[in-house]
Amino acid sequence: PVASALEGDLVTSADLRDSILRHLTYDLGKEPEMAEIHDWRIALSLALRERIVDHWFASMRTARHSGAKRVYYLSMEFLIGRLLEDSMVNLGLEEAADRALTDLGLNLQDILADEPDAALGNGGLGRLAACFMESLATVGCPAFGYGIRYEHGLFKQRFVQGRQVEEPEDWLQQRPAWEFERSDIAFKLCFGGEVSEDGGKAVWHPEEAVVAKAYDTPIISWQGRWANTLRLWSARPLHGFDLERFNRGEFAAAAEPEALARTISRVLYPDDTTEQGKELRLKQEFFFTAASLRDILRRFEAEHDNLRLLPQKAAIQLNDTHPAIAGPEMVRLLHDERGMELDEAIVTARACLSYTNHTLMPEALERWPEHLMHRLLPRHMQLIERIDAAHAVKQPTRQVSALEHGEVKMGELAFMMAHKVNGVSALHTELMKSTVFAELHRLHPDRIVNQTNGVTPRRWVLSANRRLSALITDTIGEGWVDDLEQLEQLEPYFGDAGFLDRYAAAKRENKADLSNWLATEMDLKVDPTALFDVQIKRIHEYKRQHMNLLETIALWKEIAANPDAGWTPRVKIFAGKAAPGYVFAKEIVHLINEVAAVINADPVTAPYLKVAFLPNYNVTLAERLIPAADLSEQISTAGKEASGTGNMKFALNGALTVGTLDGANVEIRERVGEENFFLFGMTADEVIARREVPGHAAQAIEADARLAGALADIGEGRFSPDDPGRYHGVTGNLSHHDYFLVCSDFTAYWEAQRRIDAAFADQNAWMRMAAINTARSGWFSSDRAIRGYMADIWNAEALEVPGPG
Ligand SMILES: CCc1ccc([C@H](C)CC(=O)N[C@@H]2O[C@H](CO)[C@@H](O)[C@H](O)[C@H]2O)cc1
Repeated sequence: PVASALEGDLVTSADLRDSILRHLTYDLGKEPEMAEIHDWRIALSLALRERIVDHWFASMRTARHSGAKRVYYLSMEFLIGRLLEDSMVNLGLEEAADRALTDLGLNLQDILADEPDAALGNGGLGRLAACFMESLATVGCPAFGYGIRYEHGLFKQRFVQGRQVEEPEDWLQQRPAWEFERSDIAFKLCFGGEVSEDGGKAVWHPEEAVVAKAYDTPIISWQGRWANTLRLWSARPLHGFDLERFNRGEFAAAAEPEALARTISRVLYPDDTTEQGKELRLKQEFFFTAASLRDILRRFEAEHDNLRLLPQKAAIQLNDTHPAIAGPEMVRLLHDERGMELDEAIVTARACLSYTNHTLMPEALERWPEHLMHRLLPRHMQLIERIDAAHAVKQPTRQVSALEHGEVKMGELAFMMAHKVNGVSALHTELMKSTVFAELHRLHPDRIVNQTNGVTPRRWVLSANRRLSALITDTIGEGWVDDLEQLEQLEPYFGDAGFLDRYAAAKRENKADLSNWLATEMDLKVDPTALFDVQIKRIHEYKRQHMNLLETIALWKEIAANPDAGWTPRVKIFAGKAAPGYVFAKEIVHLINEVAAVINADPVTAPYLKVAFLPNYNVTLAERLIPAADLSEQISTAGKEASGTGNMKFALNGALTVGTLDGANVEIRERVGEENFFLFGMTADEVIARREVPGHAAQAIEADARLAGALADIGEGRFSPDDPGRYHGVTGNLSHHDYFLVCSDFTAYWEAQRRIDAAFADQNAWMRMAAINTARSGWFSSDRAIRGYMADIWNAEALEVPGPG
């Protein structure tokens, strides 16, 4: 039997096999011969969860006894993906599990493939929260993640004749294996009603109530040293089923309270850049924020009786403005419910709270109509006015207010109620100071700090890229897994051919795997030695998937015109979801699919160019694509991508970046070296200037025949003969408006791509540059980012579970 020892708890594959069988039998009530794949998957998950719980309790106990400060990460989104492989790897039980399943006549890969993604997020913000939870555990920082247990996560994307179609996501269809239902942890939350004055005290008389019930998922660290809790709230009715109504035959009405209450945690809003201002969204934001603050105060008051100690015991991070109602709610809990003076309540709350901004896009900055805030949360609206007034008093000339044009600006409110505000890349943080928060920065010059994003190396290198990880561990040992900057130690080995050969082999085999998968899943035949050029992220104009597509069309035409010109074969891979209400983005999706169909059917260019748009992009698909990529497309209009995190995952996995000086691209290029990065395009300042040039798009089109040609083809319906005018919206926007400067950056982008063609032709040089990207990207670990938050924002210490001795 295969054994693995963690902290002395020897787990043999025989142990695991027995544990799997026990859970199948007694938890799932299934006989082995009757069990389906998903039964075995849940049984294995429960067997692993058993081991996680021991570490979890030990961590909780240690945190409780140490009286240490806890970190609370409040996020509307946690884009977790799958947890089975992650848990196995972090517990070091992969081999044992593989052997146990083989003994049971099962295949580990089939079991892993059966797990649905927990898609409780839209994109970057949600995935960052998931990486941060794993790193908080790995660095041993006592923490809770708080969010919503959506019944339906991010929609499933299907293509029907190339158009995006959304289908409800249903991860809870099967029993979720990792969570524990906490019926004993439930809070009554209120909405609406009015506020009366009673002896100088404000009293809120709400008219509606709902219950928030907790579901806990343990988040295990690397090597199972520590485990934290992800507590997700689910909405329940205060009063359940209305029997009287049922008996009166009003069946639907009888079920209404239940259905109405559950609406709050029913589904994730699929927008990731445009706030819809929907009442239900505000209800969701208050629901999880208020439940979390109640839970935080309950835990604090169980251990302390002096409220003034709260800022030393609780660091509450607001993941963007979505939980920003935490400011007024915390003041209400301290002042209205616990009698603290209002000013002191504001100061105490601010000392606990800190806020991360993830976007400068005006349409993404939440602004709630005052009348809606007043109707839904009348007491909070009063407190927001008090907070704003208190902020104004301290500022001689009243420049900044959280209230404007009858709206509550949640960014300003979060800033006012936070002791630290951070951006997510160096460039983004500077732009926060010079644009959206310029006034507030002038008033509070030391409040804004930078914390450049990071990604967890356990999921994004160790798990996703076994071949590369094995090579790294063989070369420098396993320390890199939780000390990623050790990757630098690889560089001395770049001299010996052996290392670079194995490095190239890992990439080659990953690409072969992906080619086979594309053949079976997409019925698309690609050349596994071609340059795998990958752009995977949410579809958005500022991310400029359409600029990539214009270059693809121009390249196709150039190859068709001169097929024997010694082209570097390319496979263009796209993946990403468009927000259902984002018409332009959905047109880009349709256009990419229609262009792909035409290009892939072209026998002349087939050996040199293939295009694939993979449906239903999610965490699991990213884990499959990133290790096989040669080129990482990070081509956003400079000043628009706050950071990016895909860029970091690609660099760590040895893909070279073609990118603008935007977000964390700037820091990636600084660390890997400008000679190992394909830079192009305008800087953020040049973008601002260029936008002032009248007719900047027409000028650029005039100056570049390839661009003009590609636009003309689209405009004439070359890719939509059934509806030639289908994309006039796209071509019209680009030719006359082009706010994201696709046309003005096109020529530089084209030239960068041709430089890349030439560079890729020299595989040894290319692989060396790729290996340098891996070796010099260790700083982009989310462990480093979390340690930055602990030191600069939370003032929190790491703990260790005391050894068995
Ligand atoms: C209100 C609708 C809404 C929902 C989500 C968001 C997110 C802030 C959008 C988002 O995911 N931003 C991304 O956050 C990443 C993590 O910091 C960054 O790396 C990306 O650059 C940023 O676009 C904005 C607006």
